[in-house]
Amino acid sequence: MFVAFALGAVIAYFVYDFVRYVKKFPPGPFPLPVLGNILSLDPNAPHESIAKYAKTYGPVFTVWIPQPNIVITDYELIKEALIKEGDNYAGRFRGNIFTLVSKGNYGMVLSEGNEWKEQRRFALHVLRNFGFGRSLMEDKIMSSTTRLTDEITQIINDSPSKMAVTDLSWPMQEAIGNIINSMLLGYYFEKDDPRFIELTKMIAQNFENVRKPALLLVEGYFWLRHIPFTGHMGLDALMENVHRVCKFMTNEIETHKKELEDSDEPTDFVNAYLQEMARRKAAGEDMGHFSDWQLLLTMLDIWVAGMETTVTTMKWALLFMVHYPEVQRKVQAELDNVVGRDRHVTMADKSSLPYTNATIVELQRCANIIPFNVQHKVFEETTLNGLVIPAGATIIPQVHTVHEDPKLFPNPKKFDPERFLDKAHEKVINTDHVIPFSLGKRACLGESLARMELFLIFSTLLQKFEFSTSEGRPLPSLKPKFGITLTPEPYEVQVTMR
Ligand code: HEM
Repeated sequence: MFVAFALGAVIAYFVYDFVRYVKKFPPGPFPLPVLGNILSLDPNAPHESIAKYAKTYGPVFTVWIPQPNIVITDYELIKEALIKEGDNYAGRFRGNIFTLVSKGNYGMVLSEGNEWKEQRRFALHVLRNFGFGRSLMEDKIMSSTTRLTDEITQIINDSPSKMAVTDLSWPMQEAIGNIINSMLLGYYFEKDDPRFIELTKMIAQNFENVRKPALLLVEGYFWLRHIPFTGHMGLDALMENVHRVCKFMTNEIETHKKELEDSDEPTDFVNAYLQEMARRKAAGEDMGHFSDWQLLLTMLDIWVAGMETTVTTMKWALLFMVHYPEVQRKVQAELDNVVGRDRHVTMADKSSLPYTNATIVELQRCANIIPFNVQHKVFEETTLNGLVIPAGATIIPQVHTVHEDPKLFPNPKKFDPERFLDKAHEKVINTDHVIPFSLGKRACLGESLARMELFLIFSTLLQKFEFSTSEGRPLPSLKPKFGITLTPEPYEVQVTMR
């Protein structure tokens, strides 16, 4: 009797304590102990479950996956949080597994505080010097784009009908990977270089690994990592890949160190970073958060964040052109008028190509590749939309929902570049609400580079080639596959020379 009473009291206390904890956060779907709301999210499209919750609970609510995440789905509220209260919302949720991998507050994407501020400022400074928005970067992008167009031309010429039906994912991956690589490490990989193949494979595997249920459980309940016969719940496989990628990056740093000449104008990121370390050391200045380990993790972050996102957007771009041939024709007509077919498209052409620009904005809105924005963290308690946001809470500024908001984009599912053109079709308008790079202090570090890549690669491909689906074949699906990004299912396009 006593035991039953004591057990009842313990359970009652546990329930009371749990409910009290849940009440600290903005209301949302009520969570189960341990599992939170995981079971009620659509496993194939959890971002769509989030959009549905917003309809029930309003633009600020908590979802437990299984830890509490406060989701903001409204543009004006995201702006209020990330810009007006930018400093407070600039923290990051790092999680147990990443803390194990990074050994602390290192890297770019998931670091925070003064260390992150110093490193981000330095990275932006270097990237600007390389010509984010200037000619050096443009040259690097065009060099890779030309290799891509040469390769596609070759595939077409090799086909007897001069009409290639092919999956362009890998050539695109190589082209975009090489842009990042030449900026980071100063060289281009040769076609099908085994090192590039292995690196992309290991990173892709780890993207898969972190989504496996065993590792999600380890993230929530870190002691589970001690269970040995399960490969430590999948951690061993993940760490093995991490070690191999780190080894590649370490070798690169060592090679750069051997070739480092302080007086040389740096031509890649690693060089610039090592020179800054050498300069500080020589001047007896504080090294701040500059170290080989910080450099390695930043290289990794830029490599991963810069490649997957841009490749995925370009895959969607070609897919949308196949689905909307009338848009493709209008872009091509504009390019023919402004650039012609005999010279390269340049950044100087950009302002004279309103239809092409509007199409790229609409592509990014409709592709909507980030199903869950990178989690932020608030440092101090605050309020948003009249709700208390506790200090230390994890925040998801849900860009995905903004891009499908019918108040901002009437008939949001329609792919319609003209929604961003004035009546005379001479000016691009109303693009403020399209925020694929997010907003505020933690907005994408590579935004300028990515915008330049998307413009130059997309317009060069459309200037030279016609993309369609081959006769008799169904159109490839526009249904996205859920992962760290939303990607199209693998598809083949028919490509001909224009
Ligand atoms: C179409 C291409 C891209 C898209 C859609 C994209 C989108 C994003 C988004 C949504 C974030 C998170 C923002 C937030 O926390 O609120 C982010 C962060 C980041 N991106 Fe990108 N990105 C792209 C390309 C690139 C490129 C080319 C680079 C390489 C330089 C890059 C490097 C980064 C880094 C380092 C961060 C972390 C910034 C920080 O936490 O301070 N991204 N990106």
